[in-house]
Amino acid sequence: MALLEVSNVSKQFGGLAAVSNVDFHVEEGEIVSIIGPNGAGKTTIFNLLTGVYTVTEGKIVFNGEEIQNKKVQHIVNAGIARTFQNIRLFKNMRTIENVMIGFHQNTKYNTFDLIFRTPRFRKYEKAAHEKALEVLDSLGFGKYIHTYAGNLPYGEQRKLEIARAIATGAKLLLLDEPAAGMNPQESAELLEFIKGLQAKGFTIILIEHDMSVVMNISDRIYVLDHGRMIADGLPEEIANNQTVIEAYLGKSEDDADD
Ligand SMILES: Nc1ncnc2c1ncn2[C@@H]1O[C@H](COP(=O)(O)OP(=O)(O)OP(=O)(O)O)[C@@H](O)[C@H]1O
Repeated sequence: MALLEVSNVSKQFGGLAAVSNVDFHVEEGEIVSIIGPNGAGKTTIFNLLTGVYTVTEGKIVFNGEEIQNKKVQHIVNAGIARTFQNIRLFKNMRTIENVMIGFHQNTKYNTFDLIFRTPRFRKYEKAAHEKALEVLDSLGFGKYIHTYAGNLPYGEQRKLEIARAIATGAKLLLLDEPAAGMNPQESAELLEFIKGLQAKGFTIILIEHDMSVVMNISDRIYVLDHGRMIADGLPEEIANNQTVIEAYLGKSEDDADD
């Protein structure tokens, strides 16, 4: 059984069908990209997978469990974490503190423990610190551990967001345009970084406009256009798919009406 199985999922916003009858699956250990022109419905799919939006119709099964319309925290606990198109780090906090926040998503102390810094809180804090160090070390952040997130080079900030997602304990990572705003060297480094995550056993779904990243990293690609899945296949198949090329180049007004 696939790690993630999305069946006949639709999302309607009033009269707008942002996503229509979409089917796709992701096997454990794969890097799968979802591409498509602006407004195709890619981010909406991430929002459906992470419980930010409820589905209008359809089923999402992760690790054998139906997760459509479950709460965000339930889905994090189940093992799905994401990053966002715009960087959402705590820039006035250090690298390690940003990652510790990822661990705190799963901690079990309450507000009382937090305010009075009870032994239970201190125990969790210590464990989170140790685990954050482990994650950062394994991802090559060694020299940046105590750097303020806002002072990190841009490419490292993007990677730190991914590290924080990993810290939630996720096995499926949803990366929303991680290469946005990167120069070619930063994109190339990110590509290696993401391949390294795959080698560590993570499963990854990528939304990305940078085709050099998509074509070099993806095991398989799905293509969305106007909320519908119009193609799927290996990178070389997608690069030569006429329907995909047309969707990207845009049709003339006359064609678009039919
Ligand atoms: N909360 C919402 N309310 C109403 N419409 C929405 C909402 N979220 C998304 N949409 C609409 O759904 C459609 C798909 O948007 P979505 O952001 O998923 O596209 P996308 O493929 O991620 O685009 P981009 O590549 O530009 O980020 C768009 O027409 C968008 O305006």
